[in-house]
Parts: sequence; structure tokens; C-alpha cells
Amino acid sequence: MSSNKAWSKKEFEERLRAKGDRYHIHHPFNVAMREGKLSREQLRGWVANRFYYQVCIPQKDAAVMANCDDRETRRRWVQRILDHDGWEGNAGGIEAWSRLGEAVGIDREVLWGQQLVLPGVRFAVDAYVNFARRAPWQEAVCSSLTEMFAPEIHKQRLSNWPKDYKWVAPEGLNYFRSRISLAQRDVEHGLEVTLNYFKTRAQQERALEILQFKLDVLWSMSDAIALSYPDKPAKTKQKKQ
Ligand SMILES: O=C(O)c1cc(C(=O)O)c2c(n1)C(=O)C(=O)c1cc(C(=O)O)[nH]c1-2
Repeated sequence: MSSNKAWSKKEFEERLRAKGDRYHIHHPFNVAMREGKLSREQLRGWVANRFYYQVCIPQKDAAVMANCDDRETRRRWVQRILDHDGWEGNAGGIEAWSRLGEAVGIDREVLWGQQLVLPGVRFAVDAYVNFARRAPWQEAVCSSLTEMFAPEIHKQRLSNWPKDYKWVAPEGLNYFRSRISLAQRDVEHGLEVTLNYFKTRAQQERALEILQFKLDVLWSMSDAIALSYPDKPAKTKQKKQ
């Protein structure tokens, strides 16, 4: 039966990439961000909540490594943890995100204390970390492939924030700048693992479901943030008495 035939690697990759139409780049909250429509409070809410994702990513990557029995893979994967946690002479991504927090005016203690992290964001991010703890490491690698779509969203922010959110200190944007090349490197490795591991058609379809799960994690985070930081109703002109 032809419908059960495995896709070629090329077609499999194309189907993974086609999932980009469900990326949070299309979420109404992100669309509003790109169109310069967010209030200071909304932008601060987003930065404070995304911080929880940032601090959990290295734990997620450590879970992948803990489950991985392949030394070569671990040697490459460990770099992801260092990218976020930093090392001597490099403060790392979490610190860069915390500079973004300062640039939008969030008190360092409030940010690091996770005081603004919403329950929905916590649930979504924790679901991702728990998936990486429990799944075979190759499945966890597959779930990181939303990063295929991340360079575009970082580029959007780099291009529109300086004109639409002039009140944000420019050095706050360094995190986005740093992630473009790192995401591309991560994706190269993630795709290599995924295209080799998911071989049969059923496995390839499972990979698409895993990617969808991760897209849903990101979408749910945006839903929770949008709900708690709603648009202000447009001001109506006061009638002169
Ligand atoms: O700003 C974003 O929209 C965005 C999205 C994603 C993603 O697609 O998962 C990541 C990042 N940023 C990011 O900065 C990052 O370090 C990262 C790591 C991972 C991952 O799943 O391992 N995703 C992402």
C-alpha cells in the first residue's frame, strides 16, 4: 500500500518544515508585537513569562543528555546547556534574557523570583521538560525542531523593536541577535538525528505529532500571556460638556 510507504528524507524534512504554519509567529499576541501594538505592560509581561522558558531550557537539554547513550551526540548537545547557562568569559543566554528584562524595566528580583510567571506558562513549559525527561532522547531532540522557525521570529524583533518600542534599551536585544546562528546550528544537528531515527512512515508521522506537541507548548504560552495582558480598549473621545 503506497500510503504506508516511508517518505524520503527530503519529503520528511519538507513535512516537518511545513509545520511552520502553526508556529507562534502567527499567534495574535506575536502579530501584535510585530505590528508595534503592544503596550509596555504587555511587552513586560511577555519578557517576564518567557524568562521561565529560558531558565528551563538547560534542564530540558540536560534531560536529553541524561537519556542519551551516544557519546558523540552528548559531546555536541552539551553546548546547548552552556549556550544558556554560560561559562567563564561568556555570561550565556539566561543572563542575556535578564538584560532584556532590565531593558524593558522589570526589576531583577521580580524577574529572577519568577513572580510574574503565569500558571498556564508554567504548565506548558513544564510539559516540555517532562516530555524530554520521559521520552526516548531522539524524540526529545525532534521536539526541539521548532527552532527551525525561530531565526525568523528573532529577526522580526530585531527589525521592529528599535522603531516600534523605542523605550526599550537597545542592548536588551542582544539575546535575539545571538540566537540566530545558534538556532541554525541546533537545527542542523536536530534534523540529522530526526531524519535518521524516524524511518518508517508510522515513525515519521509520530515525529510530526511530536513537533505539533512542541508547537502547542509555545502556542499555549502565548495564549496564557495574551489572556493575562489584554489589549486596552481603544480610547473613545470624551464629549465636551
Ligand atoms: O523566541 C522564540 O520565539 C524562541 C522559540 C524557540 C522555539 O521555537 O522553541 C526557542 C527560542 N526562542 C530560544 O531562544 C531558544 O533558545 C530555544 C531553545 C529551544 C529548544 O526547544 O531547545 N527552543 C528555543
